[in-house]
Amino acid sequence: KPRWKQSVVTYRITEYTTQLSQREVDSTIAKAFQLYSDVIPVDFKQIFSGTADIMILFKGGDHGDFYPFDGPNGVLAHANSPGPEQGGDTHFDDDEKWSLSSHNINLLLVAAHEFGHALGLDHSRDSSALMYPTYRYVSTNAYTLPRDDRLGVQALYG
Ligand SMILES: CC(C)C[C@H](C(=O)NO)C(=O)N[C@@H](CC(N)=O)C(=O)NCc1cccc(N)c1
Ligand SMILES: [Zn+2]
Repeated sequence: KPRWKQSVVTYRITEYTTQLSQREVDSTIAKAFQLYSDVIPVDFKQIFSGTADIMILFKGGDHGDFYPFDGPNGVLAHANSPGPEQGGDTHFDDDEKWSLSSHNINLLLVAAHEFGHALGLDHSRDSSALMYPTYRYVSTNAYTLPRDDRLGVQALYG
């Protein structure tokens, strides 16, 4: 199973959504990565120029890969598994209504799910898992990785 070999993984947000402030997006993305760096010996560092391991963008429809997005709902985002070039790259469908709350689509939960893929996790059959295929809002106050996801990522990086 592919995984990052280095202990510091860089990321860069090249295109932002207009639905939240850049500060809100940066802090939510950082929080989503922190869920993983809290349980595995990998740190995540945001860079603001050049090529990062994980390139992140918000865009609707066609966005430069072979998997154009599909408008509101349906596919919310996708991420490549670890590796060179497009490995780890994470795309958010900007036709979704992104939020920091329980209304519409909560960015923290979707970002945390996508970064699971970007770290090498597949979907889980455990309905309480973050890596369960379908989105379901849960409170994000003091949110930590559900057990299934923590065990999965620790098996890869522990
Ligand atoms: C075949 C994949 C490209 C589907 C895509 C996905 O799994 N991305 O990681 C996706 O956006 N799936 C939707 C399925 C859906 N519309 O219910 C989803 O909610 N995935 C993200 C997600 C976010 C947070 C929690 C969970 N469990 C799932
Ligand atoms: Zn997924």
